[in-house]
Amino acid sequence: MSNSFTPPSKITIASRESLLAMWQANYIRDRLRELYPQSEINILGMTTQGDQILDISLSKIGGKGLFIKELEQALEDGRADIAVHSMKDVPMNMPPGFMLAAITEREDPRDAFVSNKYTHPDELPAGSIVGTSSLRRESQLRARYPHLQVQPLRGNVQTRLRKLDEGQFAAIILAAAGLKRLELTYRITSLLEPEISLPAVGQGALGIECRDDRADLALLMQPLHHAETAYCVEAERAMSRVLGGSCQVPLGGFAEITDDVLTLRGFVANPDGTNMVNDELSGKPEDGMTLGQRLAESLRKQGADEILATLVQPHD
Ligand SMILES: NCc1[nH]cc(CCC(=O)O)c1CC(=O)O
Repeated sequence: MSNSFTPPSKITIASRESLLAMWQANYIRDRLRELYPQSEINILGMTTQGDQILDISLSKIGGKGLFIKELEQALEDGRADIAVHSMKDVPMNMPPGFMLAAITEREDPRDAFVSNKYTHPDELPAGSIVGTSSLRRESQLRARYPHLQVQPLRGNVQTRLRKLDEGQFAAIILAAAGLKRLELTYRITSLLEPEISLPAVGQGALGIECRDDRADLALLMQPLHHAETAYCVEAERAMSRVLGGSCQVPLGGFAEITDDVLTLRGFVANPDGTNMVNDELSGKPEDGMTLGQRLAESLRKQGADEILATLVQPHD
């Protein structure tokens, strides 16, 4: 495959400027440099609206798209060729004109419990304040630990850790993947198994986006594509898409492949965790998308629609 086309002399990667986004872009850059040593590969750092508006919860300001629009603008006008995203931040429907060229192998998909005082959420005394702005994390915490208080926590990974260290929170919940990438593994107090905190759709996987008229780039990115991860993420995204998933919806979805069987688990809840529907389905990895759609339909039959209808709908 690698000799059926000539790699371009230059590839520019658009990335947000947060440390985590830059780590991710650097990682893809290094892998591309290994694959295509003749090409010059650079990163174009950009600040997005999502990075600028830090005082309002993400679920109130329009969600995921905010982190990627500026990057897509750079792809559109040719300042960059590809954009690297956390799959968790990629909207369920790709905007017209763009596609995902590759999905990379998943890093640890679990949520991490981070505290300077307690080793596990089971140990938190009544009234303890846990920081997270994710409705998914909040609903699961409140359902299992109704005696805890959940308060919003935004900002990049370092900002969130600083707020924990300043003593505003007894604990915070972050994605293990981000901490591991930033060499902050030592900050992970405990990893939360999916039974306790079902991960976000796409958590831990990276997506490489390009314009949908750039089949050349899609071909170039194929060695970075990880089929098993892609089947899992497709299953999760299909479920979320049918349920109208976004940051405004407390929803989790997580697929794993064991012995060539894909098992997808999903839930929808109201933010206070008092109403929650959970289910799971297994099947062939190649049928991930259909499994995701079927799991969504099953959750709807069990009351997901009623829960979703009670949520404040985002502005249109
Ligand atoms: N919401 C921001 C975001 N997007 C992706 C990650 C983590 C990395 C990943 O999921 O690949 C994080 C940080 C977090 O949730 O703690």
